Amino acid sequence: MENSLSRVYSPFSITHSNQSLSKNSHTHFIKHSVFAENSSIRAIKTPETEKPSLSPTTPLKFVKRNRHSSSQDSPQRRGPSRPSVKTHKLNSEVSPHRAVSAVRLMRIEFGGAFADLLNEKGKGSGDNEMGYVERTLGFRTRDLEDRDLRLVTDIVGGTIRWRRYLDHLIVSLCHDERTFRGMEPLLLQILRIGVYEIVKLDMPPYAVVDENVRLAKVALRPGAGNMVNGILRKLVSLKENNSLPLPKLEGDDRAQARALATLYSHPVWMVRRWIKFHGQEEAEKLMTWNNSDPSFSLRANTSKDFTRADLVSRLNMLKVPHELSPHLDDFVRLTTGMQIVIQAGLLRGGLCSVQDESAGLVVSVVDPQQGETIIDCCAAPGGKTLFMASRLSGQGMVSAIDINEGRLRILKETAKLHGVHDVITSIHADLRIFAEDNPVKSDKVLLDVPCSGLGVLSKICKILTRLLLFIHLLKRADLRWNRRLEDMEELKNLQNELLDAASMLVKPGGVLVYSTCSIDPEENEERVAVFLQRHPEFCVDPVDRYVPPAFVTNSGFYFSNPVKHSLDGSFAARLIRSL
Ligand SMILES: C[S@@+](CC[C@H](N)C(=O)[O-])C[C@H]1O[C@@H](n2cnc3c(N)ncnc32)[C@H](O)[C@@H]1O
Repeated sequence: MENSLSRVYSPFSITHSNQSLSKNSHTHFIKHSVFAENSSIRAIKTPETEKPSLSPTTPLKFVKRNRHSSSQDSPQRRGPSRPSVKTHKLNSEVSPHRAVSAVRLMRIEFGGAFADLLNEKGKGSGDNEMGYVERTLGFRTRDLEDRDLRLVTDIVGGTIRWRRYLDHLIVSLCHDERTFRGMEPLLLQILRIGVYEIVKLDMPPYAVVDENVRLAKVALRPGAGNMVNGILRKLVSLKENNSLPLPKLEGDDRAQARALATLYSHPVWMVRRWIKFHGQEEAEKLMTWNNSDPSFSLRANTSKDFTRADLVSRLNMLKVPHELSPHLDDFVRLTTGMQIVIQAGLLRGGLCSVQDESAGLVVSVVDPQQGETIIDCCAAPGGKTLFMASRLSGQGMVSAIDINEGRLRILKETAKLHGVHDVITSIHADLRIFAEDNPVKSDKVLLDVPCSGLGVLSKICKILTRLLLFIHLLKRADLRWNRRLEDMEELKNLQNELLDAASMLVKPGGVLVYSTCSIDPEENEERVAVFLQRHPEFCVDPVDRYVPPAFVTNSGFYFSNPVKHSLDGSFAARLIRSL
């Protein structure tokens, strides 16, 4: 049944194989979101200035029961093990990837963001997600195919990244700001998707209008569809006349920063900070990088006797385009084809892992040698621990400390998968307490601190496990909206405390490496400078012996700049303890 009802869809030519559904059967599926009816829940505000009134923990409950479903077949009652697909009728009138995208966007904005991203296909473990989509929209969509899944990834990532820009256009096209502010969350997500598809993906505009109108009508109500129709049609006409209502770069510094923040879709505080530290031109380049599609690197796991040459031949067999990293012997770069790599089981088999070269270069700064004892102070989920362990070739020990038990469990499981568990001891502890209580001294200590992540706004790779290990990539496009200026002060205090604690674990003559995935000088050079004032027993060991010259700063630190090196931003200082 599913196949016969599923549609052929391509983003550039939209065709329906089942246009013959009657009007009645269409209205049959129309659902009302509780947001449409509950005027007390008015959630959407523009990013950064105001938060949605739904708290991240507010359970999402969007739909009235379908009149054809009884309380007995509620997905919640049935539990996760029973397929949710029998609950509602399949609705084949809406494009499934748009329906799923809209629901994922809701979850990301209102919480539970990533639980449903942990599946490869929107089926299997994705029963969760499809059940959730169904409960939210009130109808079933067919399971996602690979092509749909790629579209969902593109649409969700792009719509989040461009949220401020998209919202600016939507507000400008609404009758007034109140209309925008009073909009139901699901309606807003559908509009964002439509605007993104028209303005940023340059998809055939009238097909996009049609599809999103249909989704709004079916998922919400006919009036919502009319609103989508009005706004998107106005947008199409403005775009065709090259007169999109975008802000101009004029006025004082604040006004210009606000305009840039909208044009490049970043929070205003970030734009102002980058202009202050790097100048406007560099800030614009940085934001362009953040908005670009992330590329990925793979590290061949030599601990399993799987060399980069082996990896290259597997990628050739799989026809995945790649190039060798010029900086690191075990690394290969991919621009596309990650899905193929995942499906081929290379990650699941522990033959390689996803790791940005910027993280690999931090390990180069540590320079692990056989027989050494190394403490990785903030180790989980373990990207650097694993790479350091593989460098020990079975001789030596890495103690992996982390405060987060779940992430540490991932590290342990991945270490087994990668065949390096014999040289890793994992320790669940707060580093600050551990260092006070354990007078251990190590040859080398890596402190990869929690940080703003301002170097990885184009992506963050997370390694996650479920049952047997699966490795998934999550493009954390939403990170920019979740960071606040106030976080920076808290983070800097934590970084100071962790540095003090980590320094206690270094033996005389030993090495302390402080690293971040941030490009912010206050988290990088400034933290090191104030640490050295507090700890005159440490001095800087310039990193020019460990990384290529292009990555060495004037002060002898390692720094990867997304704009200059086309890698994620990261920083490392190598400090030697004299006594
Ligand atoms: C940037 S992440 C580390 C990434 C890791 N080094 C890697 O390469 O996969 C920072 C880690 O610090 C941990 N952390 C935060 N506060 C901590 C503390 N007080 N003690 C130990 N670990 C802490 C977090 O749980 C998080 O896993």
